[in-house]
Amino acid sequence: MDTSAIDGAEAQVNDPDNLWTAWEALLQAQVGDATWRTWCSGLVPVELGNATWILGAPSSIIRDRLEQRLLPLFEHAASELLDRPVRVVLTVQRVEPTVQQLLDPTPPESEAGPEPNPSARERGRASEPAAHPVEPLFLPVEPPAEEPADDPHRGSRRVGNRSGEVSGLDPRYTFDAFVIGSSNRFAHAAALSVAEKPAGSYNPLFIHGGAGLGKTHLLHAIGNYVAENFAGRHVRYVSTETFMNEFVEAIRTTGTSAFKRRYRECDVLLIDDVQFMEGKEALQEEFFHTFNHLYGASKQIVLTSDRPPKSIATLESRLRSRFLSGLITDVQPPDLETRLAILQKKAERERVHIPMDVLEFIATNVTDNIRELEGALIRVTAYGSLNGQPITRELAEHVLSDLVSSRQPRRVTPQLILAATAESFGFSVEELTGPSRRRPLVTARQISMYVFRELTDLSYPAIAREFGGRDHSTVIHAVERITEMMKEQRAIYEQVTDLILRIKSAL
Ligand SMILES: Nc1ncnc2c1ncn2[C@@H]1O[C@H](COP(=O)(O)OP(=O)(O)OP(=O)(O)O)[C@@H](O)[C@H]1O
Repeated sequence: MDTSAIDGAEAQVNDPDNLWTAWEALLQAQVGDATWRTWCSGLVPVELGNATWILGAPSSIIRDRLEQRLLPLFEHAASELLDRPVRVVLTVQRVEPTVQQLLDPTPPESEAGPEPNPSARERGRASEPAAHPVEPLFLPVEPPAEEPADDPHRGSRRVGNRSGEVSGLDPRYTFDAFVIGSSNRFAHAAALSVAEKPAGSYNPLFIHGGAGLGKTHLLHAIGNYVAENFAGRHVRYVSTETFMNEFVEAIRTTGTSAFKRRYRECDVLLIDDVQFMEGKEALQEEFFHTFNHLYGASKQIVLTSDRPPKSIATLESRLRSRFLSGLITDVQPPDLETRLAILQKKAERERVHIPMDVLEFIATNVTDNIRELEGALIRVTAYGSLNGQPITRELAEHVLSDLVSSRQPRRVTPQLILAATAESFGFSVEELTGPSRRRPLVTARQISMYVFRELTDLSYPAIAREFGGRDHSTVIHAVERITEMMKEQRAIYEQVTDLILRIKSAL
């Protein structure tokens, strides 16, 4: 391989910044400018370990494409530069804009996350022909086979430039990634129908059900489908808590007209956890007007809640009757077959082989929350990969002994998690929830956020509030980062599992 394009940076490639610069130059020379700009220009370095280098891709679509086509090249270049075998792991690094950024676009808060890379910003300008041109590795992105028949925006699709039109969506939560079973079949069908024909079938659509059963997933799936298939439509996902925070912030600062405009120009408004409106009159009043405006303009509204509208106490009757006017559907805990299918799908996506008896063991012992089901699978695969052990039923029994033995109802409180984290890591609760970004403290805080996600039903914004009112994108980033690190770093895996055991044994 010709490494002359690297300009002698090899000498210090073990420094992550130098490695990144040298690697970028090498890759760009190998794949050519067009492929680089289209597929690689959004990559950022996340973490360099001994045998692994984690890179962040801007979306799951790009990550999947890169994994399919370029990963060997990535690994070969990194191994060559570092002079040791290196596995490249691609994660999705997505940072949702904060309220402040919506009002004043400054760089996002990304606690201990990847720094924006200056050379990455410059990349778009590189225009020299590739030193070693190669055949294009990718076909152009194909538009979906068929535009929805009644799409008035047909033909006006603007691929790749949807900024300002789509907000808050998690690209991982799609209909493809959603496993259908008897517990959610009707909710799935209703959601798909709404996505295929926004404001044309059920409006509003109201999905309710217990924690971790896929309501948020379905909301995002609707949004992703509309964003993908109806160019130019304004799609906004927001939790009720964020909606309220933005409203309060608007009242406190610039006034509510920008806030109102932002919500009233939506074609599809997806609003999560509306039970949070309970008892909040001013919020209900504002939402009532937003709702009426959108509904009157034939815009689609989808709502979720942990209970049906009639059980949301102190919901103003006019708002309740709005919610009741469309279609109400629920999601139930999945049956064994669906739990198994969810685990299988998750394992396939992660490209790990898990024997059926292990999946059965997990599916039999985690019954009523799909988030916990996923958490159990992550712990088992992380343990196997760290110890280089095959994933067997014995291993799963060992790793999940806390799950199997603890049959008591969950009483894990935020205070308990924070106190246990503080004790485990030798920080105070004030430090954990405070503003400092010292590295060991940040890691402890991120582990704690991961454990909140696994052991409680709290939403991302609610977890963020426990940590001194941070933005919820900080929690999303922390959960993704710790999930990945558990697979790579024994110390992190052990810290997470010790903390979970410590919390459960305190119950
Ligand atoms: N049918 C399904 N197929 C695949 N994954 C699922 C399914 N249902 C839920 N999940 C996954 O389970 C996790 C929890 O789901 P989600 O966050 O949508 O639950 P929720 O009902 O909104 O819970 P909460 O009310 O606690 O926010 C997510 O990672 C989601 O992708």
